[in-house]
Amino acid sequence: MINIEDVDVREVEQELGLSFDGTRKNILKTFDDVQACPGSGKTTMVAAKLLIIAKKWQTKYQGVCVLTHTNVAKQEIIDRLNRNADGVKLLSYPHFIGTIQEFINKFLAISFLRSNGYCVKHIDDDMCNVKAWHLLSYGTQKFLENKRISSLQNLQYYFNNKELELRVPGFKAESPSNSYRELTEAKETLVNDGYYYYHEMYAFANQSIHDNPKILDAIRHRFPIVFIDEMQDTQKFQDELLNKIFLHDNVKYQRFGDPDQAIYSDDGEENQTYNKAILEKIENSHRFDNSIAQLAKQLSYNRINLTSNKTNRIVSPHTIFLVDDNSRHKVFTEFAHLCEQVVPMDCDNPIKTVGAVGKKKDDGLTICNYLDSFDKDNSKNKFKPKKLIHYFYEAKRIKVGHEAYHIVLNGIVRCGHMANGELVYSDGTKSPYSATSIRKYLKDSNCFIDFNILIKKLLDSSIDKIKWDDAVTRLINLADLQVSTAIQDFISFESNIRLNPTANDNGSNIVTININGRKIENEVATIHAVKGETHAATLVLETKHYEFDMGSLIKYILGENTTKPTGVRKPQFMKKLYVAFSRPEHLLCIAIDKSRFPTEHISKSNYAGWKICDLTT
Ligand SMILES: Nc1ncnc2c1ncn2[C@@H]1O[C@H](COP(=O)(O)OP(=O)(O)OP(=O)(O)O)[C@@H](O)[C@H]1O
Repeated sequence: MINIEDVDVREVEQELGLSFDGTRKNILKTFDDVQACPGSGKTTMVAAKLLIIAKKWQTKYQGVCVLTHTNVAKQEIIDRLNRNADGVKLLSYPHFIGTIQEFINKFLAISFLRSNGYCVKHIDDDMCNVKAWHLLSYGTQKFLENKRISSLQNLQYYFNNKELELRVPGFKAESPSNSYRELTEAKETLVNDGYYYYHEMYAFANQSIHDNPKILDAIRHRFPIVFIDEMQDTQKFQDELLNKIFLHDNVKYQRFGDPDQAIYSDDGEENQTYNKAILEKIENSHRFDNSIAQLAKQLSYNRINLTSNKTNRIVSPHTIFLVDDNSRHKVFTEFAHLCEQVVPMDCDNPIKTVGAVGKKKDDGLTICNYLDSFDKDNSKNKFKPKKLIHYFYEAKRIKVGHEAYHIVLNGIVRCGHMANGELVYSDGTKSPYSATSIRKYLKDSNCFIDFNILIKKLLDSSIDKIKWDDAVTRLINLADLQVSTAIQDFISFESNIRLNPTANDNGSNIVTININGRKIENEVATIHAVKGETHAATLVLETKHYEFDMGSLIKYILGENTTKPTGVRKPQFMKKLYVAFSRPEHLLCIAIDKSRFPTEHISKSNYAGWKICDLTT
C-alpha cells in the first residue's frame, strides 16, 4: 500500500508552486475525513495527493477511485491531473474519476441490468419523462393532470425490503384501472427500450449487492484508495450505498467537503455520516483576505471562524447596493466601475454575478429581474437551451469552427433523444443518437457534405423564420428524424433578440461594460452553477424562494445576529449565500432591495465592513 512521506509532500509543493501548512500536510499523509472552509484548498489537496499517488502507483489491475458530486468538479480534477505527466496516468484504467452517479451506474447498476437481460441505452430523467408521457392516452394524461401530476419523474423502481418496487404516480397501491395499466406498460416500454431514471440506478445497485454480496469484495479489491470531493452535497441514499461499498478495512476512504456549503440536498435528505460529524475544521482560506473572510463568516451555518492569512487591502471596497424595481438594472454598471478599480489587470479569474433563483417568475424576484435576458440553461457549465435554434445562436457567438460545429451537433443529438429516435445504418444496424453516431450515419448515407453545408449556411448568415423553417426540416431529415409532436416546439423558430437595455449582452448571460477603456466582462449565473469556483469579483443578487433570501438574513449579513438559524428556509438561504459570498478573491458586492434594508443604516456610507451605496436615488 502507498505511504505518503514528507519528502513526497515537498516534491509536490515544488511542482505546484505552493506550500502546505502542518494541518494540510497531515491531510496529505493520512486518510481521515476532512471538513474545511471555502477556498481552503480541498480540491487542490485532492489533486496534490493524486499526483503523489500517481508517481508511486505500481499495481496494474488495481486503481484509485475519485468521486465527485458534479461533472464540473470532476472536470476540475481531470484538468489538474492533465497538466502533469504523472497525473495523466490516473486518467485511464485501472483508475476511475467520475461522478458518484457514473460510478454506481458503471460498477453496479448497468452490469446488474445487463446480466438480467435488459439493455441500457439512456440514463436521463428528461428523456424518460418525455418518452413515457407520449405513451399515455389522453385519458391517463388528464387523470394525472387532475391529480396535479404533470411529470412521470416518480415512475421509478425503488429498493425496498430487499426487493425492487415500482412506484406508479397517481396510485398508492396496485389498481385494476386503465390508467394504472397504461403507466406500468409505459414503464415496461422504457425498460425494454433501455431508458432509465438516474435515481433508480441506485435501486438496481442495491439489488445487485443484495443478490451478489461478493461484488463488494471485487470493487474493494479494484479500488483500495477512494476519495470523495464535495462530500457535503452527497445525499443520504448515496452516502448509505457508498458506505456499504467503501467503509471497510481494505479500503482507504477519504472524504473532503464543507458542511456549511451543502446546497444540493433541497429535494432529498442530506447525508448523515459526514455533514453531521463533528470534525476539527480548517478555517483559514487561501482564496480571499480577511476583509472578505469577515463578511462571508457571518453566513457560516456552523458559525466557523473564517479567516485568511492574506494581507488586507487598505480600504475595503466591498459594497451593498440598495436597489428597487426601477434601479435594479443599474447594479451591473456600478459593479463594473468597482471591478475596474479593484480587480488587477492580470487576474485570470472571472468576474461573476450570481443569484439563487434563475428561472423567471411573474410574482417573484429572480436573476431575470436584474438582467431580463438571463437564461439559466444558457450557462457555460450547463448549456441546455429550450430550442434547437439557440444552439445555432450560441455557435455563431463563439465563432471557433470546430467548437461551434460541436454545439450544433449536440443540439441535433438532443433532438434525436427527444424524438426517441434511433439511427438506422444502411446495413440495418441501429444506434442511439450521439455526436459520433450521427457523423457515422451521415457518412454512411452520403449526406455528410449536405449536412455540413446546411449548417455552415445557417451559421454564416442571419436567421429569419422563413430561412429557419426551411432549413430545420431538411436538417432533421438528413439526421434521420421527422417533425413530430415530441420535437415540434424544440425545433420551432425563436428570434435572438435580447431585451436588457442596460447591458451589452452577447446572448450568453455575459454582461460586458466598458469602463475607462477596460472591458469588464461579467458572467451571470446561478449560485449552484458556481460552486467550487474562484472569482476575481462576485456580485450577489437578492432573490426570492417563498421568502427573500437576503432580506430574511440581513441581520446576519450585517453581523447583528450571530446565532445559528433554525427552521427550514433560513439555513438553506444561509448555505447558498455563503457559497456565493466566498467565491471572490478581490471584491464582494451584494444587491438588496432598499425596503428590506434596516432604515437606520440607509444613510450611512460604511457599516459592518461594507460600503453602502443607494442606487434608488
Ligand atoms: N496551499 C495553498 N497555497 C496557496 N494557495 C492555495 C493553496 N491551496 C489552494 N490555493 C488556492 O486557493 C484557491 C482555492 O483553492 P481550492 O479551489 O482548492 O479550494 P476549495 O477548498 O476546494 O474551495 P471551495 O470550498 O470553494 O470549493 C485557489 O485559487 C488555489 O489555487
